[in-house]
Amino acid sequence: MTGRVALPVVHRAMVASLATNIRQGGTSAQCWKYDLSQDRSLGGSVRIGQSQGSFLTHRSTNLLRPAAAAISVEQDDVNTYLPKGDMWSVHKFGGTCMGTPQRIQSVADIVLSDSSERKLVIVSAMSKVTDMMYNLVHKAQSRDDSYMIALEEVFEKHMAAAKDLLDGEDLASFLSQLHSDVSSLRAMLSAIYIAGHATESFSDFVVGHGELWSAQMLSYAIKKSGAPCSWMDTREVLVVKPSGPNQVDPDYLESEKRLQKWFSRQPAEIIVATGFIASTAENIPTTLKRDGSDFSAAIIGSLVRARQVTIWTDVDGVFSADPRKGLSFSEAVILSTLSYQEAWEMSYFGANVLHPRTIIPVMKDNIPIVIRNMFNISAPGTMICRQPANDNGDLDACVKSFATIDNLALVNVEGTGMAGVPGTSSAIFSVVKDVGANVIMISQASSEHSICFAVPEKEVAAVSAALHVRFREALAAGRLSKVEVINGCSILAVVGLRMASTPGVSAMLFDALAKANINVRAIAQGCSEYNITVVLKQEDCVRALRAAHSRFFLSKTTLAVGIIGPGLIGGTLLNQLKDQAAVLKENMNIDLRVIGITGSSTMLLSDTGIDLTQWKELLRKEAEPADLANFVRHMSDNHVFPNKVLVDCTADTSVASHYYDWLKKGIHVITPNKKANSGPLDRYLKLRTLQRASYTHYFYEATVGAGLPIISTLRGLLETGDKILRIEGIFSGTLSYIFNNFEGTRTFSNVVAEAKEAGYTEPDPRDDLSGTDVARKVIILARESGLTLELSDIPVKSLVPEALASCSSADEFMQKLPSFDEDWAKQRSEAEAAGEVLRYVGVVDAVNQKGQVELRRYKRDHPFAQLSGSDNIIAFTTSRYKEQPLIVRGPGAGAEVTAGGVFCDMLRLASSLGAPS
Ligand SMILES: NC(=O)C1=CN([C@@H]2O[C@H](COP(=O)(O)OP(=O)(O)OC[C@H]3O[C@@H](n4cnc5c(N)ncnc54)[C@H](O)[C@@H]3O)[C@@H](O)[C@H]2O)C=CC1
Ligand SMILES: N[C@@H](CC=O)C(=O)O
Ligand code: NA
Repeated sequence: MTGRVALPVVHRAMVASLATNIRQGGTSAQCWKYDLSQDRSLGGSVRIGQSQGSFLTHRSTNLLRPAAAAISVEQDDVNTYLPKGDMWSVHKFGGTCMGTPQRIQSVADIVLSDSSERKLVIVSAMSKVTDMMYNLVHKAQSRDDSYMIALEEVFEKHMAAAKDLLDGEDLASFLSQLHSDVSSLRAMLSAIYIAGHATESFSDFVVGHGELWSAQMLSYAIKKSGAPCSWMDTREVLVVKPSGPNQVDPDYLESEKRLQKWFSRQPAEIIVATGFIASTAENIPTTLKRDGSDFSAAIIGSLVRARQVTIWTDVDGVFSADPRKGLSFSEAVILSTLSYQEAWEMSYFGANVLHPRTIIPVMKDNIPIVIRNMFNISAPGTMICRQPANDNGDLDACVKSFATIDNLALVNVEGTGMAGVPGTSSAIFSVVKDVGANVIMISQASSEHSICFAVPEKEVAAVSAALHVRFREALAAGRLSKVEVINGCSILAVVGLRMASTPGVSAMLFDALAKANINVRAIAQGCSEYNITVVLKQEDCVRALRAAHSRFFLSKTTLAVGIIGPGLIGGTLLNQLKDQAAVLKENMNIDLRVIGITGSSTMLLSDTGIDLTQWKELLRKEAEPADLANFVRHMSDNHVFPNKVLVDCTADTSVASHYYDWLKKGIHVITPNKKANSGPLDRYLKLRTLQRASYTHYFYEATVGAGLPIISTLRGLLETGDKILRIEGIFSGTLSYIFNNFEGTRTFSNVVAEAKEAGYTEPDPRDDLSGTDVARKVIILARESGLTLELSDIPVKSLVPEALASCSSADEFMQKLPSFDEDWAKQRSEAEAAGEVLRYVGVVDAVNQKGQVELRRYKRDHPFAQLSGSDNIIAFTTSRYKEQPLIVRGPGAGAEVTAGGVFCDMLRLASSLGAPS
């Protein structure tokens, strides 16, 4: 048979001559260029010329027809006209992507932004339309005449969408087609109504209109931008044959022939094709059944040997575990790559990947499938391909996903008589088969003394009864000791290529389960290397999933953080964490998740991380009554995160008294609260002994000099063998501020109020003025240096007037303080008269094993007289720093610097846990 085709087999000479003709004739200014180098298909592809020089001005393949019209070829040669290979990219947009006219326009924009030479776009019907169409059929065959109204709704929906999206001639021709299709449907539905029955092909014919309309609308929307685009009714192209209940197989040969024929008539660069629908070899309309449009995309991708098939959807890609089954969306991870087999394995477990059937057509040609989110174009999506590029053999990369199956029962058949007796397992499983139960996993130890297998719980009674009947004699004779049923089981399956052949993977899995205190009832690992399955108690399943998932998918330096005391320092810390979290994650692989915040009256808990942009609001609105024991339990019961830290930002002695227990539970502790380290010596020593014997960390840099590196400097000196002789300085930001500013005519009480306002004071400023806060710091440094002093060993000069020591509140104290201003003014003038200033200092005298805190007068040129603001100055005199002390100076109080010091401790912790430095 002879036919006319657009793009015959040509060679370079022909192209050159065609091009010359056009140039010379200057006719339609169209040309095409033959590019053998690009061709990987049937002996040569035709590439439509890019605009090149003066004579190549149009890329529309439709315009090639006149040039090609003179060439006739045999129809059998038709397969040489469809270019195949890398120039094609295939996109598939599901119903949600096509849900509204705006979305259809976005789809058009995405297609247009793909720079591939040729694009094949498969679309589903607009969202809900397929259901509406099935409903029409259902109503008609049930003789419910409201099908007419329902058909009208379908019509209205598409008319409204088209009016929004299109205009002019495009709109007119779409609407005229829509009108005519709806009239045909009306006739068809009326026939179904009369017959009270719809054949499968009638029903498929009706339902497929959703795709016909959405494809046409998208094609017009793309054409609006001037791009050459045709739409394809895939019933003319895709040929399938039934292969089982609700299942069809593509006829690749016939489909390819038809596609080539179609293409020879309409060789557009962009083709919008209907997903889901197809026809039989006898041209009867049918559908590709479940997940039909994905299947269409994969088949068509294979027919054109596409570079890639992109499935556009509304999620960022394939999740490492189903976020609806135990994990939250923030826990589940989007996988960047998956092998075909992994995707296959995952879909068995109900993961929202592709139906296994969808993978087969592309798998044979190694065409990658990429799942992407059309509502988040910046997300790269998940690529499913033969050998993922990042599969470099490290332990974490071996595991791709986790899945669970609930409502199972284990059957355990046990006995010494089973060993070495051929046919035992065959007998067991033929019994299971006879009762029609589905075996989900099997495990048999090599000693052959027991075989266990999992079946759905609802089938286990029948299985057990049948096994008892079948093995009655063996049980009676003792060859079998028991047929046992363990109800309430779940499966946790771990999927990953090469997992089973990489040492250490199962160790990591079982270690994670052990740490979460989960008992594993049975294990199965096939040789397929894709799956390790463990059976556990159903009630443990979610915990197991989270523990195992976090072990493989979280950064090793993920820290679950509990903040106690969201006051000035705690609150500032939370804000700093909020601002810096993303940077830490990106640059240092440190993932900080605040999973709890507790104040004295309310607490806020989260399993996976509180949204820090609104922690204050959440703490106000969604909090529960504070309960420190529950708060700590929430931390220790969390099995998602491998490392946990409690940050005590209170000034509370009772909170500090729990550090020992927390460290014992394996929870790290960080604090600016001085109470633990300056409290009773025996408790302090016990705490430090525990800390040093365990790998649980305790950091408290901000207890002295706020964010200044005081504790770390001292530790550095001590740990490198230096000997501390004396530590002396101004340790109180509040008192430093007060005496730096208590000058001229200013009153003492005013300056104290300013220090409080600036956030330098303790919650009760009397702790500062009494010298207790400085004494605590002296004790902390003394103990750090190896001295065994109690707070009561430090003589302190209190600045709190005796009469105010018993005030019931800090407010009352502040109100009464002005009555002592005159006394202070007097002390100041005396010092001034001597050319001196007042400074409140602390001393650790390591040589004489004592500490001291007092108000001293210094000459105006003394370094301690040179300070400003809330400056602390700390001088370390040591064996190495004997002539000149090592001095640290800077603001030693205030919200930002103190919270910064606490934050620094958190990073110190992360670094101890292995974060990059
Ligand atoms: N303000 C500063 O410049 C510095 C402060 N620090 C220390 O930081 C800690 C916090 O100080 P600020 O934030 O200024 O005090 P703050 O009074 O503003 O905040 C403390 C918070 O802890 C809460 N809280 C008290 N007892 C609690 C309990 N049992 N459970 C839960 N929450 C409780 C309070 O309600 C308040 O929200 C103190 O230990 C202080 O010594 C350390 C260095 C410098
Ligand atoms: N109130 C303290 C805060 C730091 O510890 C001070 O004033 O230094
Ligand atoms: Na410090």
